[in-house]
Amino acid sequence: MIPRIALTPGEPGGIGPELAVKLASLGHERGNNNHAAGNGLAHGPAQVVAIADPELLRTTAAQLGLPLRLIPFDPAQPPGETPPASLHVHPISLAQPAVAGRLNPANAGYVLETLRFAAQGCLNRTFDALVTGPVHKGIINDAGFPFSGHTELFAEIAGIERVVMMLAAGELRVALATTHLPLKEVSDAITAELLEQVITILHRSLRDQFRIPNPRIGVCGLNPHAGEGGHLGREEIEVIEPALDKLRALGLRLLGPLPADTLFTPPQLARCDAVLAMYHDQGLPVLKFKGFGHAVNITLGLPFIRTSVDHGTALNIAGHNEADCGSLRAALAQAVQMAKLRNL
Ligand SMILES: NC(=O)c1ccc[n+]([C@@H]2O[C@H](COP(=O)([O-])OP(=O)(O)OC[C@H]3O[C@@H](n4cnc5c(N)ncnc54)[C@H](O)[C@@H]3O)[C@@H](O)[C@H]2O)c1
Ligand SMILES: N[C@H](C(=O)O)[C@H](O)COP(=O)(O)O
Repeated sequence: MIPRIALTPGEPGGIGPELAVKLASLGHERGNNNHAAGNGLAHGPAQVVAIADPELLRTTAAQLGLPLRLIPFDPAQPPGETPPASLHVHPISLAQPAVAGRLNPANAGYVLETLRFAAQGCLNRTFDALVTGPVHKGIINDAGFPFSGHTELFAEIAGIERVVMMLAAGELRVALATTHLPLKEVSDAITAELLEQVITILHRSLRDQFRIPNPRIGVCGLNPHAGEGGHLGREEIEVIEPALDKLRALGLRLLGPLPADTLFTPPQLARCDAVLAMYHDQGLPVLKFKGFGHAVNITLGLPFIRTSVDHGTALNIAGHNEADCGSLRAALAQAVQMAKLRNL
């Protein structure tokens, strides 16, 4: 079976369209004598369906001087491999032509439409997985659409109360208890119920999607030195430890809560299959320091497979032909691998 993967390039003024074209062109450079790498994949062939404005992709390819053939996507046909230097495409029109490096609130509705179409297509099994390029959260909000991230939007579309954001760079996997939340709201958000839900989703995903039979999860404290016995904060004693004890009683292998600056050291990481950070900037700087450019963002707990890049819209280099598609390539490879495992 050839997995059919939806690809949303994201913010049209950012590097997303360039990355999509570059991803297709990896197949052009490698594909002719290496069929398995036909569309730049490390894990074999796939049908890659860009959900985007075709004119934006054509213009971007022309500006980059890269070949690109756009093949109309027909969901009624069985998925055939996307050939090198090509993308299948489901067209959605921009409201206004995009300018590289410039945000335009008029196109925020377009971005959301591509995401909604792709997510619905995953829910109704038109697609086997979804790979997302970077969006600009600010401009979508400026345009009047409350939006804190793909993760939260897809949970809402799927009607799921709790999902988990995890980024992976090789063997380092970092999941987050809270995602796109102002720092001053984090402490109140960390409840025993939240931790139990998040850790359960993380445990199940590591076991079922990453085939780690009895995963060990390292859990960070919230406060410096995990609260120093209550002298530097009491969330560890009052919320985190009781939640971990409850889950341990169910057989989960949990380490912590440990001070984050201890847990993120090589000897402790070697004991863990994943680390749970309490908030975005406790975990992601470590992950991105190690893996920026080839790490993958994976949403756990959705009823469909969703992976994404480890970076943002990079407006400062959009249109300069400097964007590296390593993370998009890794996200696609991860999605293909997960889709194949699910379909075994
Ligand atoms: N997956 C996503 O949708 C996603 C992820 C992270 C950030 N964002 C959003 O992106 C916007 C900009 O965020 P930011 O400026 O903090 O981070 P950013 O990742 O866009 O840029 C940080 C730095 O990394 C560089 N960079 C990023 N990706 C690159 C690539 N593929 N190749 C070469 N250089 C690259 C940029 O040029 C910049 O110097 C924000 O709105 C943020 O919310 C979206
Ligand atoms: N938190 C992510 C990061 O820093 O890479 C990023 O903002 C993307 O999140 P979503 O996949 O939820 O949009």
